[in-house]
Formats: sequence, structure tokens, C-alpha cells
Amino acid sequence: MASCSSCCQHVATPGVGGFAAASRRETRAAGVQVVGAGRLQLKKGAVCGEELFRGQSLQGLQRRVRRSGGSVAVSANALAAQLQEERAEKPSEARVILEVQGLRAVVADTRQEILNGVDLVIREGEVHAIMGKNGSGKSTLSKVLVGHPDYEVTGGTAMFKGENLFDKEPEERSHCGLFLSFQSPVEIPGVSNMDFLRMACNARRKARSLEELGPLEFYGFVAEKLGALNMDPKFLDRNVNEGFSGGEKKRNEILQLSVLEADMAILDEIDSGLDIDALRDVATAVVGLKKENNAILMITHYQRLLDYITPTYVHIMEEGRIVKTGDMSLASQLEAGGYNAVQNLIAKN
Ligand SMILES: Nc1ncnc2c1ncn2[C@@H]1O[C@H](COP(=O)(O)OP(=O)(O)OP(=O)(O)O)[C@@H](O)[C@H]1O
Repeated sequence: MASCSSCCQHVATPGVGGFAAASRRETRAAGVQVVGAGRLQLKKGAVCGEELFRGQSLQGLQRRVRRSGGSVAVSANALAAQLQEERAEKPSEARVILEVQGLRAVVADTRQEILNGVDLVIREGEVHAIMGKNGSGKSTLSKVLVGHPDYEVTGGTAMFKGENLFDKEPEERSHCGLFLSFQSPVEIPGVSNMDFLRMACNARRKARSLEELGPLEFYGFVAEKLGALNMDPKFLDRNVNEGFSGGEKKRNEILQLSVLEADMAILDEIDSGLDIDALRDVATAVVGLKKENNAILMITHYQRLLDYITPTYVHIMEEGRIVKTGDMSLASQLEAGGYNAVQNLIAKN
């Protein structure tokens, strides 16, 4: 939470997940002034606490400014509680991108059951985070969704943009906008990053009936994306992930995601192996890719990533199914007290 240092400067910093997308004109219309890069000030009121602003609509903020009468300092906790209530009362009407129901899957070779009835609904504009102990089935869920051959679906359904995901080959799933960044990205010796990215980009463009990009056009397109990720253009000449450090591989995954302009990105431990600056760069780039009509599913063990990319929902996975869903406060509870601290919540769920 952003502290209101000399109580009170009446300034809230929205961080990378907040009002980045709102123009100055829009924020002014909402009764809010932009007072510096990424900093907002309510015209008269005093509302502090950065996470309150993240992911909120301008209308939501407008309502809040009106309610405060433009002069009342509202405690951050009270606002957080109010926000949570509003969300619970008003289910989102945004279009469902992914709907998973009762998904069960086994390891194809051994028939060992890993997914044990996963239910998950993800709508446009949402960011979901899945947390859970090692071995609870998080990566398996992501791999089953993209069609990894190690697993066999034995029950349940997964609809992606209204179509049965399991009727599609893995590459078709990718062409229609599903993207998975792997926990350990693979190296492809002999294939340059540039060629690989252009091929993947054009396959996706073709599926969307868009014209394919020639080498020069593509260079212009990808150069912009590289800049957003603070990546050296030399990356393009190297073979895919060959000799890349762990952090470089993760950045390269996000570069692929931005080039593919996926509708739904599954990011499996994108924060692992990143130094502090790289984590910020990667998270900022992911936030930059977030749009009203796409969605993100993040698998992570730590709150640090969620501090940058604020999730709409946080889920806990246990023994192959989602056993608890909450908001960012669930991740905070986990961070503070570990899985034991949330066991009573799971039992009550
Ligand atoms: N291909 C496979 N062959 C054998 N066992 C597997 C395979 N894939 C997954 N498993 C087992 O399934 C369980 C779930 O694995 P998974 O990688 O999905 O867990 P996870 O929640 O992502 O764990 P972590 O947090 O450690 O990454 C583990 O016990 C794992 O050993």
C-alpha cells in the first residue's frame, strides 16, 4: 500500500496496473487530476492506498469521488472492503473467454490422475492468478489447456471463446489466441528468434484473416515490442532461447506473447529467475499488453508479481482442483502465513 506519508498529501499512485490507460482528459472528467507520471490526485478529496485504484474503471472512481463529497478522507481499508462488496454484488457482464468445468486429466503414460475436477471461468479484461503448493497441478492445468501430449483429458470441458478447446490441435489453439509461456522455455537450435517470431506472428495473422508481414514490415513491428521490454535488438539474431539466461528466456516469452497478440495468455511462473529490474520490466510489459478484450491467467508462488499485475481473482489449487477463490487479499494472507494460514478458509469454502 502506498503510504500517505505526511498524512495527508492526498495523492494516490496507481502503479502499473491502474490508470495507465486513462487519458488526462478522462481522468480530469472523473474529478481526478494527473499530477505526475502515474500519480493521481483527487480534486478535493483524500483517498490513499495505491491498490485501490488498480484495475478500477473510471466510473468506479467517479462514484467514489462523488460519494466522498470531494472532501472526506476515506480509510484505505474501508474502501477496499467496499470495492470487494461491489464486486461480489455485481457479477461481471464481460464476455467469457475461457470456461473450464469439471476438468480431469491423467498422465498419458502412467494414467496417474493429476487434474481432479477443475472449475474456472475467465472473462475479458480479467487477470486471474493461480497459487498452490508444489505439485498441486497448476502447470498441468496450463499444459492440458494448450494440448500438451503428455496428458490425456478424462473428463470435463474447456470452452475457449465459445468453442470446444479439446476439438482443436495444439497449434490451432495457439492460432485462435491461446498462449502459454512455459516455466522452462525450450531452446530451438538453428532457428533464429526473428524467423521464429515472424513465422508465429504470420500464422496467427493468417488465422485472423490479416495480411502476413514481410521481413521489413515485421522488423518495424517487432522493434516496437522490443523497446517496451527493454530488450536488445541483438536478441532477434540469436537462436530461440539458445544460451539465453533464465531471465532472458522469460523476457523472450513475453516478446512472443506481445508479437502474437493473444486473447488469453497463461503465464506459468513468469517471475521465476528474474532479477528485481527484470521482474519490473516483464510485469510492466504484461500490464501494457492487458486490454479490455483479452485476459491473463498467471501461475505464481509469490505476491511480488501480483503487486505489479493486480489480479481480479486469486485461486488456490490443491490436489488437482481449485479449492478457494478470493481477491488480492488472499495472496497477502498466503504471503504472510503460508498455506496453513488459509486452511480454515479452504475448509469453509
Ligand atoms: N508428465 C508427467 N509425468 C509424471 N508425473 C507428472 C507429469 N506431469 C505432472 N506430474 C505430476 O503431477 C503433479 C502436479 O505437477 P504440476 O507440475 O502440475 O504441479 P505444480 O502445481 O505446477 O507444481 P510446482 O509449483 O512445483 O511447479 C506432480 O506430482 C508431478 O510430479
